[in-house]
Amino acid sequence: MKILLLGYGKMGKLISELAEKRGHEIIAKISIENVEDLDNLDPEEIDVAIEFSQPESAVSNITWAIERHIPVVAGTTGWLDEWKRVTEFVNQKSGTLFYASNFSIGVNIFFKANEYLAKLMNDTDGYSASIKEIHHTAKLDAPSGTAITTAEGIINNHKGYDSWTLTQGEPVKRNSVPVESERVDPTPGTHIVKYDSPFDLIELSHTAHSREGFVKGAVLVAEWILDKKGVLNMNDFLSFEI
Ligand SMILES: NC(=O)c1ccc[n+]([C@@H]2O[C@H](COP(=O)([O-])OP(=O)(O)OC[C@H]3O[C@@H](n4cnc5c(N)ncnc54)[C@H](O)[C@@H]3O)[C@@H](O)[C@H]2O)c1
Ligand SMILES: O=C(O)C1=N[C@H](C(=O)O)CCC1
Repeated sequence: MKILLLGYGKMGKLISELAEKRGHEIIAKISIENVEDLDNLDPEEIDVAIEFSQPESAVSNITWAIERHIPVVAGTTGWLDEWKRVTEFVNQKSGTLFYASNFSIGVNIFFKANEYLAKLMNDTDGYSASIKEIHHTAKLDAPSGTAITTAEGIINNHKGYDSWTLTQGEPVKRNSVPVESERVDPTPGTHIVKYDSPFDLIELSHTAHSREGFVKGAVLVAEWILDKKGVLNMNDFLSFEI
């Protein structure tokens, strides 16, 4: 498979290593220093683009590839205010976009456990939900994309919540899930869901030991989407039954 890397930072470099180990060819490695190299690429030579760049460049990178009929695996977070516009564009062009806030299989199991826990807590009085995420200090967006997906998992399964609010401890409105972000090096990614009551505390957490889980998931998805169309996510790739 011939891969274009849109973003060649911490994630792009690790994806390049694993993809080459799995026998794939990296056609180009695009970062802020060589964006103009995109003009010299032949789209016919690219099977898939893997996009791990920065919140402000994700949308232009994705639309660049979709315009050229290149399937995109997108991992950059912090651009979801543009979600509707981007996905309408993908569908209009009959393109392929796979987005995941987190490509790690472990986190996607955590997402399912979070949804199940929210359903259980739905009928239980006296507990307040909250989310905390911890990442390295170079992270540009807050809260993390993973924390947003986790909050959506609670909102969609617990009738006591209809929104989330980024907070550093100050109170939020009753129907909103408070989300706290902390930046501590070298944390690759930690997410904690809490349901606290006057009597006890229930906690569900996922701690990434390295970026390897995100990297492996992204490469496996890139191999999987080659013959797929439309806007896809980890629920299409994994089929967990609970
Ligand atoms: N979905 C997931 O599983 C997952 C996992 C880890 C990181 N991420 C996200 O992926 C993104 C990248 O993470 P990272 O740790 O590699 O960041 P990083 O800062 O190490 O790398 C970002 C790279 O993007 C490049 N870049 C900037 N503008 C660009 C442009 N216009 N076109 C192409 N490249 C450009 C930079 O030069 C840099 O090399 C972040 O948004 C992060 O939140 C997602
Ligand atoms: O390192 C990052 O940045 C990460 N970003 C994703 C997020 O925002 O959830 C996934 C975890 C690592």
